[in-house]
Amino acid sequence: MSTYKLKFLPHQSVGVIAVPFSGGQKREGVDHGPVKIVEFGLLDQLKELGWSVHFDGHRDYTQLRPTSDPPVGKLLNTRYVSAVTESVAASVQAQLEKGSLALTLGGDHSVALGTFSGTARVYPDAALIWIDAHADINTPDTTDSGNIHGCPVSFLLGIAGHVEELGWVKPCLTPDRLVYIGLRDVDAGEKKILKEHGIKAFSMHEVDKYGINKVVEMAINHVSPGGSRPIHLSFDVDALDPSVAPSTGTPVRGGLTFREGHYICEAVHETGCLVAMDLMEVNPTLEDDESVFQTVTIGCSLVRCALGETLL
Ligand SMILES: NC(=[NH2+])NCCC[C@H](N)C(=O)O
Ligand SMILES: [Mn+2]
Ligand SMILES: [Mn+2]
Repeated sequence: MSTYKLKFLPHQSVGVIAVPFSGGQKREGVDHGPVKIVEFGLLDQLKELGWSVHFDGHRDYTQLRPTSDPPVGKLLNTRYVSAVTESVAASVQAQLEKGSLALTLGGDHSVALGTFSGTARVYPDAALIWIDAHADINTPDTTDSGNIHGCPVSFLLGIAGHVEELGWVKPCLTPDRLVYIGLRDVDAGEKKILKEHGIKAFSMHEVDKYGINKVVEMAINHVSPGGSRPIHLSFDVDALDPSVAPSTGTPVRGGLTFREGHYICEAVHETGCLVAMDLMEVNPTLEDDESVFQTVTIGCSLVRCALGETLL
């Protein structure tokens, strides 16, 4: 059944890091994502695929919440986000150092500050494939919302400017190692940043124009030509159309279909280069039970596809 072939990893083992955190944005409930995904049986599903699964359990990150966390410029919950993501970076690093693949279940997308930083400590030349309706590349200056889940990429690139409270985040990504798929709700300031830095981005327009297979091929060739770089896949479930993944905090219509989402994960698996994956922004408190079921189910199947499940 399993088609394991991951060339940077010595054995078929995955470390699962659950991050029940919602401080990167204002809607409650996204912190319940990991519990639901694990309850739904993802860990057993991965075992069935032939993976040995290491899971530390659901850590209580609320212990890291500072008593006072006033806005830093426009940024909200800065110290809280900083403490949680610094801890996540260490967890991801530890899994990768053991030779395991690091799978992080969010939580909002600010958590990727931690996940990719952790990946870059072990694989300094890692590529980042960001699947999202949003670019999440606002800087403290360009953000309208003050939500840090809209900013992680600018910090990873080192273009956010200095924010003392997030001082632990070191620039660890370069524009040539970053690629987006699925964009359709990009702020004006973000569009400018993407252009200025020559960042490769395939919006839904390109998905319509070229088809998902061509887009994924171009994306992978851009960041990991010939399978030369390890890949970190950061999947925001809102990249998918709200008709297939409704339970998420910032849904945007006109998104990836069920198959397009899975195709991306299957193709990334086929590279053999995957070392880390994030599944972010599943909010099981939004919409009705059927919507939650759909969203959690699709989250699990995306992860399985990235970890080698095939249709035949
Ligand atoms: N991870 C996400 N869902 N991000 C949504 C970001 C929306 C908007 N661009 C902002 O900066 O607030
Ligand atoms: Mn998003
Ligand atoms: Mn996102």
